[in-house]
Amino acid sequence: MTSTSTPTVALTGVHKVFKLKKEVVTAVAGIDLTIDRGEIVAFLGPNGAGKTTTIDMILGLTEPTKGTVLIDGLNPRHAVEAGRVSAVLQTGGLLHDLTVKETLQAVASLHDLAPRRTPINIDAIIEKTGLQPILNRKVSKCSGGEQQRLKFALALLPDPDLLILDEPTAGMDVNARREFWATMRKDADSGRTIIFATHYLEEAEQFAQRTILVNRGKVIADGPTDHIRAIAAGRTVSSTIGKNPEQTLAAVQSLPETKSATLTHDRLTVTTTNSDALALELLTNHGATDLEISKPSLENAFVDLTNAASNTATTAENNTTPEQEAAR
Ligand SMILES: Nc1ncnc2c1ncn2[C@@H]1O[C@H](COP(=O)(O)OP(=O)(O)OP(=O)(O)O)[C@@H](O)[C@H]1O
Repeated sequence: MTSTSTPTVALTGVHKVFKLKKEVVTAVAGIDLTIDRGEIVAFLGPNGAGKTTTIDMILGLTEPTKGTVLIDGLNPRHAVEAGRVSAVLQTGGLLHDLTVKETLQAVASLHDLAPRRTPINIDAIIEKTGLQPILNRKVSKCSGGEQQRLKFALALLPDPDLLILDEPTAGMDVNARREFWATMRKDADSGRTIIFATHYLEEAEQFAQRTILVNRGKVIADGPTDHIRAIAAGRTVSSTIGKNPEQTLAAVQSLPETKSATLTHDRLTVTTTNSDALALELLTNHGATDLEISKPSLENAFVDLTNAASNTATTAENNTTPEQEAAR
């Protein structure tokens, strides 16, 4: 990685439309974003949101129907050819009859054909990705987690400035996921720009400084991961209401700070923008016991923001942003 050629990802007015026989699918419906050097960014969105299509355009695997994608001012294909961008993709990419070591050597020799900025240090990459114990194992005998680590090692060979991971831990168990992210973390400190798509929202919380939420081909929120969580839902207050819980539910629902309230048997769960006042009210006037206040998870933020975006989309004269909507 060289400091003089650091990529900035710039998407301007990017659309991608797939024309099928019987329908037209808009996978990306106008995305504008910039990702600066050294940022670690999570790309989150429900199935079909447009994450993979956007990543494919950043990698030059597919062209936008409209708009431009630039990496450090270059066309993505040129950036990939120059070894500035690498990816760990969801599927494919490995030859099952080769061993781990043969795979690394074969791919390294391909990179050696291109003019290089820095010499490839296979040993350092093996060390970083913990592949030493399985170097002589055939790829077909490696677990899913080990194969992903091998793909990660391959992606590091050209020492890219920008690393893109499309759901790199899909299908891994909890331990394999933890190991994968520990390996990633060792690399992230080096100042590489990293963009990853994930369905595991806790991975975004633990690993990304910035989270971009995508829904229906559009960015619906973009900011520091902590901020994304905070704008969504305030705090969740839950407590047991021994006496007249339905009456308490109705009282809580009428409060302006309440975003949502549910009652399961005698357990009341309320999402509110003023948790201290609600806790005081419940303890003082409603005989609440076993009261807990918790921060909203990114999962909650995601659901709220996605709903807010859908509501905004269906209300033509509504001029508020999803973030303003969610903060109400
Ligand atoms: N090659 C293609 N031809 C037609 N439609 C496509 C193609 N690729 C993607 N789509 C459609 O575009 C939309 C966005 O898909 P995309 O794979 O980018 O979403 P995603 O956010 O990555 O979803 P997931 O989390 O399920 O991987 C979907 O409706 C999908 O069916």
